[in-house]
Amino acid sequence: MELDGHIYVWSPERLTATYAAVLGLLTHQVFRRHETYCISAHLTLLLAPPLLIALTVSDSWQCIPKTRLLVSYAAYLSTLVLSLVSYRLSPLHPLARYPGPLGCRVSKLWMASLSRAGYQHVYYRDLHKRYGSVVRIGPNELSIREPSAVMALVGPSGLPKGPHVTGRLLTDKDLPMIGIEDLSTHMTRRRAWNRGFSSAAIAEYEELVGRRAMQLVQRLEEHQGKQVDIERWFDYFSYDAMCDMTFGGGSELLRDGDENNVWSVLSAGMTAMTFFGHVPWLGVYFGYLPAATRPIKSLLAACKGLVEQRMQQGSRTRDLFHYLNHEDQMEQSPPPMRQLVDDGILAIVGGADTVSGALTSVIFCLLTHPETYDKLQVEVDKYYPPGEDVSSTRWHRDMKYLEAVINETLRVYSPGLGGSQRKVPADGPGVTVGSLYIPPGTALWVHAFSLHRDPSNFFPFPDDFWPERWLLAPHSPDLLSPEAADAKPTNFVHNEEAYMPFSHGPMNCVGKNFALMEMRIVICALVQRFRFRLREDYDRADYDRNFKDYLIASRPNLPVIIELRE
Ligand code: HEM
Repeated sequence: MELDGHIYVWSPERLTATYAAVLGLLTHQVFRRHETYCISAHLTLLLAPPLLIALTVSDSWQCIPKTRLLVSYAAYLSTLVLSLVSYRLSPLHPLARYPGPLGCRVSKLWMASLSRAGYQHVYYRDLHKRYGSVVRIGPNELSIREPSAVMALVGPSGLPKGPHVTGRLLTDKDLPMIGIEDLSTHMTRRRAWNRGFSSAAIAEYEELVGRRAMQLVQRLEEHQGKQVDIERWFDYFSYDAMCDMTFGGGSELLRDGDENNVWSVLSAGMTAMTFFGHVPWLGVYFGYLPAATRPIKSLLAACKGLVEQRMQQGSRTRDLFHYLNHEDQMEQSPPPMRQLVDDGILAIVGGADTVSGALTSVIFCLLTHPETYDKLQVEVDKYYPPGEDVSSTRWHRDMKYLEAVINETLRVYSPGLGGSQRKVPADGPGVTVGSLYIPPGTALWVHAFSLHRDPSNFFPFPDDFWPERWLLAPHSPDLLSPEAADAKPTNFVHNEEAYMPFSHGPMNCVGKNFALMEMRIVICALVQRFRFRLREDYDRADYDRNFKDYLIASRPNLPVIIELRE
């Protein structure tokens, strides 16, 4: 280089640093355009270019000076990171118009580490309070609290699923249905599930749920006058019921207790995997470590045992497996074993954890709202007086107060706090919903907890349990006495567009109607037989403190005293 008549020759280190920086910028463009979970592609892009530069600049390929190698890697990696961060913070980024905290805009690792404490639902809600209905919660991710956008994003022609399940399960292969991002593959897989949860199929599951509910009642009767952790009993009930419904049996936690620690494996997995749900690529890397996948492998092995047993023994009833294995469609060949195992786990985990949590929250809400408890008791006594068979669902349709109690519990303490993750495909057009434009490649959460607790959707008492709001709702005025209807607050708001405990559309919770049936049967059975009390010194704030978001909400400890009703 010539300057003021002098010739300057760049030192090899300087030359190395410049080339490395330029390659760092180029590599950022490659990462930006091509998403991949391929670890060898990532490693090659991260490690090979600086080495090549150091080699090229050196005189001898046999001996590269250590400092040059160091300079090359330092310049390459720091330019790559700097370019990545400045782009994410710059007005050129497609999500630049959406506000959000700096940490979220820079890296998903920010939310990943925050999520470990279990309060990301509260964090997102606070962000919405601060920034509005659309918040940037990751470099390429939004949280949405806009009721009018719910149907467009997750409804009948909504977006495909997002990638968080890939991270949670530490693999991008053999995903259960809930994690399948490709729309048509998801739809194909969902057909068997839809048959397994048709009204006719659910009617056949009624009897087995009723039997398990009665077994739960009998086990609790043994603890009359004593204190129990009711959430543990719901864990046992829901796991046994899901195994019955999915495989025609295979679990006896209500009878034997949790000797194999099924529930601690499930809960530990949920907590640990929340981190990786935010950074799927890191989850996939982590999945290569044998120790990391041990809990998932033990679940797979247990479920494989159930599948094999079910295949050998068949089933006296039409269980969910009957449909998942295409036994109802003889012309279709059965799916591969791995798919049956993956979907079997999905049924048991997705069905047991959620229902157990929802039942625990119902009991907590009733015990902290004695007037509601009394009203529900009156309704249960009317339809299911002592001696009336609670496993029959014939009166459920008429039990409007029970429906209001369940709806309200699922509003305030929704087991799926985060709602649904979806993603605008990177290789297609962006999506416009009203004034909201979502660019290609953006992942998003339609955030149930924020929608459910927003005073502009549910008022008064948006944070409190108040089942009456469902009776005051415009579509059910005839359910209330004239005096009660007169008591309706003038500023009453009830926006069911914002209510989504089971999500919506063709990828919503396929087990919704089964879950509601299960909950109704158990609540009627318990209210008919028992009067529960909270332990005297129980601090009810503990419930909110321990109601944590690990995709499915954790179930706080709920110590109750059991009394038999005369
Ligand atoms: C109160 C209980 C339950 C709640 C609140 C709940 C909630 C949810 C939510 C929010 C989703 C995500 C849907 C989406 O991505 O849009 C989901 C998916 C799913 N749920 Fe549930 N669920 C419950 C019970 C059950 C039960 C009993 C089953 C029975 C097997 C079940 C099976 C599933 C399955 C298979 C999916 C994946 C659906 C798909 O990807 O197409 N759930 N659930």
